Amino acid sequence: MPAIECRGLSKYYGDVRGIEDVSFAVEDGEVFGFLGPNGAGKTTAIRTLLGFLSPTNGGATLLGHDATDPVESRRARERIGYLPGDPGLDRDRTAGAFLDHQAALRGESSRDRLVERFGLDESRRVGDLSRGNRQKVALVAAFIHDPDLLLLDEPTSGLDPLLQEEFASLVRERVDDGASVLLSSHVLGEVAALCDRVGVLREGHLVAVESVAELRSRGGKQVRVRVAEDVERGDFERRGIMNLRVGETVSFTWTGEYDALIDLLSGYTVRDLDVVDAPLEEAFMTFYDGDVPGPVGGERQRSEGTTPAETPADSTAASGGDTR
Ligand SMILES: Nc1ncnc2c1ncn2[C@@H]1O[C@H](COP(=O)(O)OP(=O)(O)OP(=O)(O)O)[C@@H](O)[C@H]1O
Repeated sequence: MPAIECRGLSKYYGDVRGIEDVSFAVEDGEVFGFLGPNGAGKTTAIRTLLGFLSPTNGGATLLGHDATDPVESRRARERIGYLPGDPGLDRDRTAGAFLDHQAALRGESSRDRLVERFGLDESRRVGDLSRGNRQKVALVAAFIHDPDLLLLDEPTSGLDPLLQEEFASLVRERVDDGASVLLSSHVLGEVAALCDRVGVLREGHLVAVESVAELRSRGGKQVRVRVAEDVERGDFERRGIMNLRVGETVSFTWTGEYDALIDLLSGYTVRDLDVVDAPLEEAFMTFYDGDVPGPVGGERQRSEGTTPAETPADSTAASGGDTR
């Protein structure tokens, strides 16, 4: 049984499309990443799966429970850890009081361990914490009861690189213990480092589901190189190179193998070299240019003009204030 099975899920906010006809599965023990630029529908998908938003169409199961049934959904959430994109913690409460509340709902088998690991001072008022420290509180809350499934919306936003590493280790440990994870990000590198497979969202549609290896080769690397020799544009115009700019430095997006790049540069005296993941936006423009492709793995189910019945869950979502 997959940890998450999502079938033709659509969520419209009135006439505004959040997600449309999204179908995918997160297998048991898998780390699945939702990748997409701002407004692509990542948060909408996660909140609809969790039952905080009522779907316009389609359905989903979480840990075998029907996500569209309020009772079933609540039962599933007892075994789920959720990190909201905007945790919206009550600033007047202490971190400890917030964790007490979470613990009362779901248990706290890992609380002490996590508080120590993240160096959290539970006596501090949430409002007095830095953004990164508030994110730590929210992370501890998500993992506090050793959940079987984690839904994490932009989990590393606000965390410094050391804490990002700590977070990545935490995810891997949970997965080693049998948990499954769905996380969202707009940072290609982060998703590539943590996830087994990635679902690419664009304008509310799931336009691709790929292994990280496939995605990596699509996204490419952004290369900036300064060489001692004079460079002609034609020297670099070849297969695997895009967005070429030739000036004092040569920059381009490289979508080939590293060996071929090294071969190419070995003809020069390299003074400076910078190779980083191509920005996601660029990868999108390059690979998903033009019309939005059809949905992955599902049939269109929404009839035009359908508008959702807004529920109390929707108003909670709009406030962004829940921390379940
Ligand atoms: N409460 C809401 N009311 C109306 N429209 C909304 C609401 N929440 C989201 N949307 C719209 O739904 C679409 C998807 O937004 P969503 O927040 O799910 O994207 P996202 O990928 O999570 O973006 P981000 O990375 O900025 O958080 C956007 O067009 C957004 O404007």
